[in-house]
Amino acid sequence: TQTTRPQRMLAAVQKNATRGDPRSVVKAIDQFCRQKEWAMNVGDEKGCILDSVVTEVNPETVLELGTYCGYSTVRIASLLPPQAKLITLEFNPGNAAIARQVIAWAGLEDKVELVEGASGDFIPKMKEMFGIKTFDLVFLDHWKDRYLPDTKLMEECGLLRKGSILLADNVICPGTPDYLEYIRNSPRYKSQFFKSHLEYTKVEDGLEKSIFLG
Ligand SMILES: Cc1cc(-c2n[nH]c(CCNC(=O)c3cc(-c4ccc(F)cc4)cc(O)c3O)n2)ccn1
Ligand SMILES: [Mg+2]
Repeated sequence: TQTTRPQRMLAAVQKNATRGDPRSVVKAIDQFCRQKEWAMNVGDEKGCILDSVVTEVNPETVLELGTYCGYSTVRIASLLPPQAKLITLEFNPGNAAIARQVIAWAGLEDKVELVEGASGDFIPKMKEMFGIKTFDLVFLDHWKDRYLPDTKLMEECGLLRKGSILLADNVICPGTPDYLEYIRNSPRYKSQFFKSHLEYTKVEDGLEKSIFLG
């Protein structure tokens, strides 16, 4: 029976990447997506911007919305300090199952909590489920029409503190116009746009980095 694209991506990781070597996992996925099949990982161009923000913030607590196959989860987790925690939400159970194996292949399972379900249901439960007070960094990479409502939800749940960083993927393609409008005009955020391209293509895209001012 027919395999799924995430299953074929995992096979490429298990064939071409070294267990316990996150960089080789990232390289194997990028090669698969360039040479074989496009997939919605953040990719290497935007991934380098992501890496630089993670390194600059050096977060103890990270929330990733939208795991997919775990590509950005591996990029982020590989840069975290020893006791740091990354919580990542994936809606699709099939993708979550693949992501768990990709994260394990990279040897990063101790730093990552993967939760299956919808952001709107789990954001209000973060404190009680994981004992998290606030997030130092949030990577928004989930359903594009959820970026704005979930940002407002995180504010309401007190999950952001003065200095928390929001980094949003795909603000140009597929696009998150209502989120951009809100975050760029709100006095509670200071935002910066990083121009880039849609993963593995020449299509314009970019990341929006926003600091919560409290
Ligand atoms: C509600 C909720 C949702 C989630 C959740 N889990 N997994 C995701 C993945 C969402 N990601 C995307 O849809 C996405 C799409 C494209 C794209 C596609 C087709 C094109 F033609 C061009 C670009 C490119 C990207 O970079 C993307 O990130 N969301 C998790 C929790 N709660
Ligand atoms: Mg994305």
